[in-house]
Amino acid sequence: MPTHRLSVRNYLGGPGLAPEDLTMVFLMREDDDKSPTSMPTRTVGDAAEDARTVEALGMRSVKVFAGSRVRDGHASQAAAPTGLMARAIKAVKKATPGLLVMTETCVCSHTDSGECWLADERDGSMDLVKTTAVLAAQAVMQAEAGADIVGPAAMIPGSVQAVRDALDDAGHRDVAIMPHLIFESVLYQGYRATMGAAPRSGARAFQIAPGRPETAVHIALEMVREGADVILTEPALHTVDTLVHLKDKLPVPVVPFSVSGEYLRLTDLKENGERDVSGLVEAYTVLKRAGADRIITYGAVDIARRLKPS
Ligand SMILES: NCc1[nH]cc(CCC(=O)O)c1CC(=O)O
Ligand SMILES: [Zn+2]
Repeated sequence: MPTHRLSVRNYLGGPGLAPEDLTMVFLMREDDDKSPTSMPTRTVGDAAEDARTVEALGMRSVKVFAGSRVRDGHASQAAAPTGLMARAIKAVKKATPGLLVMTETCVCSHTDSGECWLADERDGSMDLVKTTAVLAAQAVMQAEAGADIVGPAAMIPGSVQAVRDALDDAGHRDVAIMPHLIFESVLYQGYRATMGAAPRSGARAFQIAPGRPETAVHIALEMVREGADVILTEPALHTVDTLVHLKDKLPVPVVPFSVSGEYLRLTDLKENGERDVSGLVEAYTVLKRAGADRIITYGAVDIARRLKPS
């Protein structure tokens, strides 16, 4: 019979969270963009101070998402060296050179369709060659701006390999790749609305159906074969079984991304506008128990503040 005595519980502790387990998410917006959003966003002007806060709280990394104002059928601004993503990466690196900068590499915040792929001009079908070329260029741009780990998120077969080749050709052998392994989910709405990245077709072509976990293992293995250094899984809580399987089968770390819907549903808005993150702390302890190597979350700063004895 396991003990319930407080003295023993206090003595043992458990797989508690530590700040360095957490990666903070930065959703970027332009300085003069005042539109209300359901998810927290920040400007390039905010980025330096926010990055210093992240570092001071004991975290070692941020993951940056950024779209562009001009959106078109070619995602023509996706790899712009003066775009919001490049400016955000530079601002963080300048303020906190030791903070690891990870990015999302995808075109859905750069296309007028909100899709993660570019369409063939003649018939509107997916043009994977063109899409892959843009992803590769985008990854190189992010690396040149100072990103440490890029994150192809369209799940297009061959895109991880294409990104690896492009990075190597551009001399960025040290820049790593953490592709997103994404299940279809209703939990992305807050992100899509905030970033203006809702797919016109209503669906993401390559995301994994929740009923097909074996597909996830297969795709993750392919990603590793193509050059993935780490695998990101999302949504975090809806893929815990996959996390456990992957930890067993993959030679690379696995990092769950706790997405917008998890943040919005598992936190409580307090009267002062802050969010009570105790639900997230509970959830991430589960993830850690299940084998998560790190956890990417919008709540990282608030959680780290709670963890830090003040
Ligand atoms: N484009 C892939 C991508 N990049 C970020 C998210 C969601 C992140 C979140 O909800 O926090 C998604 C999924 C999607 O749009 O289908
Ligand atoms: Zn996308």
